[in-house]
Amino acid sequence: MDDRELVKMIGGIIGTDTVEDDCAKIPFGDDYIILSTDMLHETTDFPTGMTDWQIGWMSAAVTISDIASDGAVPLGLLLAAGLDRPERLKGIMQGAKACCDEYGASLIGGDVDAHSELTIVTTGIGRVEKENYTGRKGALPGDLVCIVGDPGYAQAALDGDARYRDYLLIPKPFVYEGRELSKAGVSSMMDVSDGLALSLYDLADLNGVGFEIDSGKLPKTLPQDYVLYGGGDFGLLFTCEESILRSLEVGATVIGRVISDAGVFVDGKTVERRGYVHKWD
Ligand SMILES: Nc1ncnc2c1ncn2[C@@H]1O[C@H](COP(=O)(O)OP(=O)(O)O)[C@@H](O)[C@H]1O
Ligand SMILES: Cc1ncc(C[n+]2csc(CCOP(=O)(O)OP(=O)(O)O)c2C)c(N)n1
Ligand SMILES: [Mg+2]
Ligand SMILES: [Mg+2]
Ligand SMILES: [Mg+2]
Repeated sequence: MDDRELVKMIGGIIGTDTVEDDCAKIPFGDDYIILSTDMLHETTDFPTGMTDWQIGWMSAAVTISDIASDGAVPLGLLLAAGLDRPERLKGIMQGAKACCDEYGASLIGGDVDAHSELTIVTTGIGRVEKENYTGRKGALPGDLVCIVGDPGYAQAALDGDARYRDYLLIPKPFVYEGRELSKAGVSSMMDVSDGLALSLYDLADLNGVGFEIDSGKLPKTLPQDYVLYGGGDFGLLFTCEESILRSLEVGATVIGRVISDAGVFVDGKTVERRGYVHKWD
């Protein structure tokens, strides 16, 4: 059993469309209020040696990244901390505050209690004009498939490559880029927190399409296994018409094209449906 199966079950109770995006959205006049929450645990999410400041930063960044993937502006963040040791909270709050300050969000509340394993829940609120909103749905055959960011570096760092430590420990959500892409009219977008391959499958399945990826366009500085299957990166995966890409002022890499057949392929070969999932035995 993994978290995706559970999310399907949740969809059966609260509505399939409710669980189809990185964030929830509530209509509010001409805008959507955008909401997202994430839970992180020490053993599964905070690599050994990470400082409390970095733990705070990462906890804020993962939620701000979900908000960015809808093209929204992050407004506020709540942080709830289940603490194994109370003295850790100061560094955690300072790191979370630094991340919020960097991306224009206010850290405005939360909760604190005692817990055997350090557990942090961040809940973010954002805002986007309805006309500038981009969800996961909308990819059409013929659209380009593109990424912002460098998938794989966080996983390489987790496996010991010190050159990429900051990608893992201080992830940078693409808030400005998400907003610009969304305003430019890209057809679908999500962040790749669970790895590029799994995110490609999530996006393809949801849109009833497939993706043909060109290996020559994937980043070359890392083995392809890291680029496709590494998790913990917070780049953006999006699809768009070719004309939109030409007008973009955001650094994006075209990696392939949307096709009408289901599946995710690299140079015509099926990609494994594999990435970062939360599992139960
Ligand atoms: N316990 C839950 N109750 C309601 N919705 C949930 C729950 N857990 C996950 N979801 C929804 O399922 C979807 C997928 O969640 P998640 O994997 O956390 O997305 P992401 O990887 O973008 O953060 C989201 O829309 C999220 O709101
Ligand atoms: C021990 C450890 N393994 C992996 C990672 C990389 N990592 C951080 S968050 C994440 C996946 C995303 O976490 P999730 O709770 O699924 O966030 P969501 O996709 O719901 O936003 C990964 C792989 C890490 N930081 N530490
Ligand atoms: Mg997401
Ligand atoms: Mg999330
Ligand atoms: Mg998840």
